[in-house]
Amino acid sequence: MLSFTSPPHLHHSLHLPPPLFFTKPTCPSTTQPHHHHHRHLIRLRRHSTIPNSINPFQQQPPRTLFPGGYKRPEIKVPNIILQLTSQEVLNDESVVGFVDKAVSEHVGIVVVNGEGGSGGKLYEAARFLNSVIKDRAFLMIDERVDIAAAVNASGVLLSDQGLPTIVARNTMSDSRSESVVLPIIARYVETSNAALEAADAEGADFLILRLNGDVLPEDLIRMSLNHIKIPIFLSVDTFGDGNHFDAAVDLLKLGVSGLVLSLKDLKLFSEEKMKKLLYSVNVENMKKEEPTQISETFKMSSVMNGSVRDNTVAGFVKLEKREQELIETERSLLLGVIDVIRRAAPLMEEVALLTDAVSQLDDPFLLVIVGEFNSGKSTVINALLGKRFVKDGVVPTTNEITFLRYSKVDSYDPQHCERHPDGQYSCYLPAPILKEMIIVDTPGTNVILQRQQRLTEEFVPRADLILFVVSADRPLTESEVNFLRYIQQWKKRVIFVLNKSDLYRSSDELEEAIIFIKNNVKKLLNIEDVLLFPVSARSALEKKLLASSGVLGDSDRQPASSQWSANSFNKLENYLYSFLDGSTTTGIERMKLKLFTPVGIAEQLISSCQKTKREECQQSKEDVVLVNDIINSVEEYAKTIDRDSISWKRRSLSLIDNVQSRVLKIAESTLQLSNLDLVSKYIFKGEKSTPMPVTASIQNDIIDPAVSEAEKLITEYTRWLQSTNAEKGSFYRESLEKRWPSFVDHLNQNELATSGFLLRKHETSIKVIRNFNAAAVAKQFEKEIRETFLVTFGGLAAAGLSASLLTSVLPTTLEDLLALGLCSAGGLVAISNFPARRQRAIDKVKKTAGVLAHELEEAMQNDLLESASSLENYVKLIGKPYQEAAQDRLDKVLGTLNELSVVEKDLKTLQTEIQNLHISQ
Ligand SMILES: Nc1nc2c(ncn2[C@@H]2O[C@H](COP(=O)(O)OP(=O)(O)OP(=O)(O)O)[C@@H](O)[C@H]2O)c(=O)[nH]1
Repeated sequence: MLSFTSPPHLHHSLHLPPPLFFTKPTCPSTTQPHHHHHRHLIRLRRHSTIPNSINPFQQQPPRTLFPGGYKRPEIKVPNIILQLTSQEVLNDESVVGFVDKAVSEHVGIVVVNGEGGSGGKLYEAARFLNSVIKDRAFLMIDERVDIAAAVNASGVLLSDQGLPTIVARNTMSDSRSESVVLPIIARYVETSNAALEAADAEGADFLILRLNGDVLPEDLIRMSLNHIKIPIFLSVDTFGDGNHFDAAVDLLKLGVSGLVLSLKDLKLFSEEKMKKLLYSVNVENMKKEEPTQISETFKMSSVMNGSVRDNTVAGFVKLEKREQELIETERSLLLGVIDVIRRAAPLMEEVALLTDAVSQLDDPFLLVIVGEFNSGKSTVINALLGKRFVKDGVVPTTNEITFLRYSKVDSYDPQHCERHPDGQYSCYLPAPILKEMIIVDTPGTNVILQRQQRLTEEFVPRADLILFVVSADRPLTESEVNFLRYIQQWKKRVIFVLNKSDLYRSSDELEEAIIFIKNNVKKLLNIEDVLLFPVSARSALEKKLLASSGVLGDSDRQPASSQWSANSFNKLENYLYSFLDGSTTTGIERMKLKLFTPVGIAEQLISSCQKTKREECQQSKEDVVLVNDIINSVEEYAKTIDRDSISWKRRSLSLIDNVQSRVLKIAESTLQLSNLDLVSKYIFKGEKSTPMPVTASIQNDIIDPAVSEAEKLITEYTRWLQSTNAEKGSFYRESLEKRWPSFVDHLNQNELATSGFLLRKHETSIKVIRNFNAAAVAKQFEKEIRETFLVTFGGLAAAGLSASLLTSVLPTTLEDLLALGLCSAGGLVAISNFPARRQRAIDKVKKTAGVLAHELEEAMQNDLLESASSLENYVKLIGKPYQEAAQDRLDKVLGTLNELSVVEKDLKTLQTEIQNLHISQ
């Protein structure tokens, strides 16, 4: 059992249109939105006779690789034509086995003739042969173009008196309008003239030269061979005995393309002989190094490519072989796809669908019967099987997916069922139809039990062909419509069965229902041709049961309605049987559908993976951008903190300014002549005296408190720096952690190493303050004052000067000067120097303050820059793993996307190959 979390929604997840991304970073985008595909596909189907479900992406793929849209049949020469009569085929059961073996060995063409018997017998024999031969050899019908067309044979063999070649060709072509392989028209001839005429004028594909009598007219043969460019086969009465074998070898050596053998003749030719025959000719021909009998139509391959020995299957390019090769290619490709998907999306459970489909690539075709509860699925299946196997027979239940497989009648246990661990059943039944296809019975949909519906839905992708059973009493219910929509998501081929048609009272009613269903399905699936078979499965089954029990001898005794139902069921069966025959168009279609099933699943899975991966890619790109943005934004931060620091600087500068102006004020008021009284006792006593009160007051009252205030301010400032850093740092860390929590764990170790950056103290500015020596400054100041006075009054006997007198008369400097000028002319010069000295002292104060202010400001800036760069380093360090992880994730997702697009491309190539399966390469 495949387990899905919610299978009915499966298609939602798979079919959403690709998301609209931001425009900046560009992850690879979807080339085409998915929801258009179905429409595409269906339109193509409508136009092309070759179903185009294989490659929905290609707009209008060529019908074939060949320009004309047709392919000529290919045949290897030399070859053996087996001639059979309808009687042999129908009356002798052993013939089947013999033909089966013959076509898998040396026989490339089988001709069947009616021997003047009824056309019906010939038809029956031909149909039978067709199903045995499949595409391993060409089946040709003797004379009867109509029958050849009816059984979809490869061609006809016309007698001298038969239809003109061109008429036969046209008739065959018309009837095989769906086939891309041209019909083969061959002609019997008995004379060289007839041979020439048939080859040149009529355009036959090959000739059979019919010879009577014991003597082989070598001249005739040589003549024909020289002039005729199409293959010539020889038909001689008896070849079987030893003499004739040698004669046959000689003929082939002459250049004849092959021999026509009857059943009897062929039986006489041992395997050994046959090999020798064909091989000797090959060797002979290779020696000649020129292809004999190669014509426009017939390409010689075995002669060119090697001996018969390593190519035991003489005959034609085998479709089945080609199919086998494709299966192998497909298998290895899909295993790769599974691997890619598993790595890309480990959680995608649907991959089980693909693994199942791949593991069953070799299995026969899966015909899946679906329908609502009680629509008659079981009855339809039983009618197909010809016996009541399902439900009331051996098969116990349809509550599970049940595979009905073939088992030989004579096998040990012809009818038995096995239950697989996943809940699915396999039942082995001896019903002929199962030889070629596995019929899968599914639980009815629209039942109360959701589980059953899901089982069926889950199985839909696995189907090669779906038989949708609709019941006449409720044609196309809403839930059926929904289910159909779901089927359509998987691009499945669906054929419809309108069961219980016997319930309609008149053919008008039936017709009405058919039209109703067809119209609705057309609209729903957007297709032109809806294949719908109205049947009565019950009466078809009853009739088969009666027939097999032998009770029913004469079909005329049947009521008319029953006759109708049998016929209509026949049509369905014929359609299905045509799938068995690889040489028919439907047969080729069967192979294609079969090969396409896993490809379709893979496609869906890949596109769903791509969708999520593209989103992830987008996300990763955004992450990369974002993490870089975050980290780079730290530089921005330096600017803001710079701005914020201005007020700190302003405060410290104004502090200095304040001190300066206070000191200046004191200096100004001290440095006045009128203060001479006050200061003289300090000044003239020399430097060793006690400090002047004024300097003491400057140091104690102004500078010291200012310094401690500055210290406090700067401490606060550095603390502020530190805490803003810590705050910012953790802000960055948190925003990274919050955005990408998955990285946090492995980053913790880093934390220790990095946090040092944040804890670092920045002390340049505090050092400036601490180095500021208030006492020295005060002392310097006092010295200035002293010198100012000394220089002014220096050598004068200042004692004579009545300072108090001066003071009382002259309060200002200017007055001082005037007064001094008046009082003592001798002292004038000196006194006139006083203001300059005073100015010098003041300037010194200013300078000291200015230097300090400048130093402090620089130190503060330095601390700030250091702090900002610590933060920057911190953020870059903690951001680095995020950056790396985001980049790593992006690289990975881009890698995955790349892988996906590689397998997607490979799948497309494979699809084209499947599409061209019928064209040998
Ligand atoms: N009139 C008529 N009745 C039919 C026909 N085919 C089936 N039935 C009846 O329809 C009923 C359901 O048939 P089943 O074959 O069991 O249907 P089913 O779809 O397998 O049913 P579930 O397995 O329960 O989903 C039975 O009573 C059949 O006899 C038919 O062609 N005509």
